[in-house]
Amino acid sequence: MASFGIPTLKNPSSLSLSSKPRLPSVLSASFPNSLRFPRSTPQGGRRLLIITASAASSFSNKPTVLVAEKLGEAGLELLKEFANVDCSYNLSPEELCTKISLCDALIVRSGTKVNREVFESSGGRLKVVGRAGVGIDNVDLSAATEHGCLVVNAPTANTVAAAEHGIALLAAMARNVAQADASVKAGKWQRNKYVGVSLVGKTLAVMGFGKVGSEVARRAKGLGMHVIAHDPYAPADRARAIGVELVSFDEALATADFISLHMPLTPATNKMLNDETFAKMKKGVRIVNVARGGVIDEEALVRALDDGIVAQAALDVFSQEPPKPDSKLVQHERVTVTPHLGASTMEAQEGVAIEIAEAVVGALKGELAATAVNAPMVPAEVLTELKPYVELAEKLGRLAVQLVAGGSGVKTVKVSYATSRAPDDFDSRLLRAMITKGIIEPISSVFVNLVNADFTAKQRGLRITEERVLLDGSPESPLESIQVQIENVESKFASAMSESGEIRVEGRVKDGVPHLTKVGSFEVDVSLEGSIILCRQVDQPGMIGTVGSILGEENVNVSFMSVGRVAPRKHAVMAIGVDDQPSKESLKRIGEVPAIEEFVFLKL
Ligand SMILES: NC(=O)C1=CN([C@@H]2O[C@H](COP(=O)(O)OP(=O)(O)OC[C@H]3O[C@@H](n4cnc5c(N)ncnc54)[C@H](O)[C@@H]3O)[C@@H](O)[C@H]2O)C=CC1
Ligand SMILES: O=C(O)C(=O)COP(=O)(O)O
Repeated sequence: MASFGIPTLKNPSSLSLSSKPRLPSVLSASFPNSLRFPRSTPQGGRRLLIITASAASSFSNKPTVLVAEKLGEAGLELLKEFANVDCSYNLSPEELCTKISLCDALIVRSGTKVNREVFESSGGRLKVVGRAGVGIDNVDLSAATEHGCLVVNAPTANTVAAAEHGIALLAAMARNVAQADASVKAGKWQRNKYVGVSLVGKTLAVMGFGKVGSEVARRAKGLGMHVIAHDPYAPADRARAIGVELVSFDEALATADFISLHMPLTPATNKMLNDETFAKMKKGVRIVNVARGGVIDEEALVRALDDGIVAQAALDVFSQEPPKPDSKLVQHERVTVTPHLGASTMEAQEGVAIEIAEAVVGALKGELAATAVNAPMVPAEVLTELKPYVELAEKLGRLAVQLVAGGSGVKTVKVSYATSRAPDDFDSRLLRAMITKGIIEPISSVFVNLVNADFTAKQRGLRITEERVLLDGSPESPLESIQVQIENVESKFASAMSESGEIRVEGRVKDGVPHLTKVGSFEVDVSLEGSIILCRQVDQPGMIGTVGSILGEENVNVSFMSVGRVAPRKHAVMAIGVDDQPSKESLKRIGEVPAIEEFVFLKL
């Protein structure tokens, strides 16, 4: 397994000196406008996410990306700039499981089942699965989440291709193009047999009014069709904007001459067209499916075709792909089939390849990045705004846990967010995930990211409660400060305890940089970069110089110093930011300075 050489503290009781390498830390997360999440899709799927980590710059080896299905050249080129790329197509499930333990990322299309076994076989190395397309029904999202693996897809680049294929099938079906073509090639000339039906003036029900569905609707309107749509989650104004009426499921079935399916395959949509629902359809309805085969009960469709309820069907997708060659459905005379070609245009495949390569590389690099399916969405415009708060949250968690005395179990963490943003404009999931990461990673070998943060915290019995402190003033920045308190523990740095007996650290973002602003009841101000030495001392002149010169002798660069005191000439807490780790000897000498009552070295 590749080692990326990122030092992480293993055990808070030996904070200053022990370190261990760890895998690239990929943290995925999400935030919508002004820290609020939009509603999830029924898949629980969501789009843009924040990925933070500092792994890539420290890669000692390139990460390895396994590309298990054909990917456009432009995407491969992008991947190769950053990673070792192993293009191994047509792997058996066993071969995939064997290879996966050597891979940091896996890229697939719809033809590869990325099931629990794949995640289990990865031995924790697999950090990102990239689905070069939309549907992620071939990826076990729960298993991915439990294994801390981010799943990203390429949700936009093949939308138009899929919509165009839907329209192609609609027209081809209505005019018997495929059947007539086969007939002419067989030497026949059956002009009467292949009389079709017209599209103009007919009612098309678009089931699933998302990206593809709405593009199909737009095009069908251009063909003069009357378009209605059923989608329990689609906003009515989007439908209105393109002149489409949203209707109930039953109304769509009862009124449509043509039905085009564009919903994802989920437990709720599985076999949603079945004997019962076919019975509600207008006799002679025609059905197009470029979504997923599983949304139709295929045996029921054969019955509906034979009973004359369904006049024709045009199918790009099947519950089992490829379908059995002798499948009654595939062989049915009134059924037109294509081998899952919806996304297969030159243009879409280049676009998808670039989209997925960027998402996977972004995730592996640990940058604020693109798309995730097993994490909620963050609109791009809020990513920049949030980045320093995300860092602040993780670092406060990291600091707080390092202040816990060995032997104290960390069970309850209380987080307060001071903000002047309205309650419905504030969602803390990303920050909570970062704090969880900061708390858990230094004290365990578990790798935490947004995807598995709540799950991991729960598994470890860590309870994180949150409160929001509403401030007056204009909500220009998302947050004024974050306070992290660890309850019912002792601290190795007694001054970090608040009056009410918790370890307390507080920070805020200043000029885009996270700062530590409070430790226990002492105000400090030190930028959260590098590492920090906290000293409690008798407040007297010369202390900064004394400690500074010990560090200077060892050439440890001091980036920041700040002294917070309770009252002049009483106790003060000095926070010193250092770029490098001081030696044991220097730390010992700092501890021996007579006015210094206690000190701790904390790694960020
Ligand atoms: N044949 C092919 O090659 C391709 C197939 N697809 C498939 O097309 C489907 C749609 O893709 P996109 O439009 O990009 O996804 P999308 O997520 O933009 O749209 C899906 C829509 O379905 C709706 N929906 C969910 N449950 C529903 C239900 N029970 N009834 C009605 N609507 C429901 C959602 O609210 C959403 O608006 C997916 O299954 C995708 O895998 C997409 C691209 C290519
Ligand atoms: O993007 C999708 O959902 C698709 O169905 C396209 O699948 P493919 O990448 O062509 O195997």
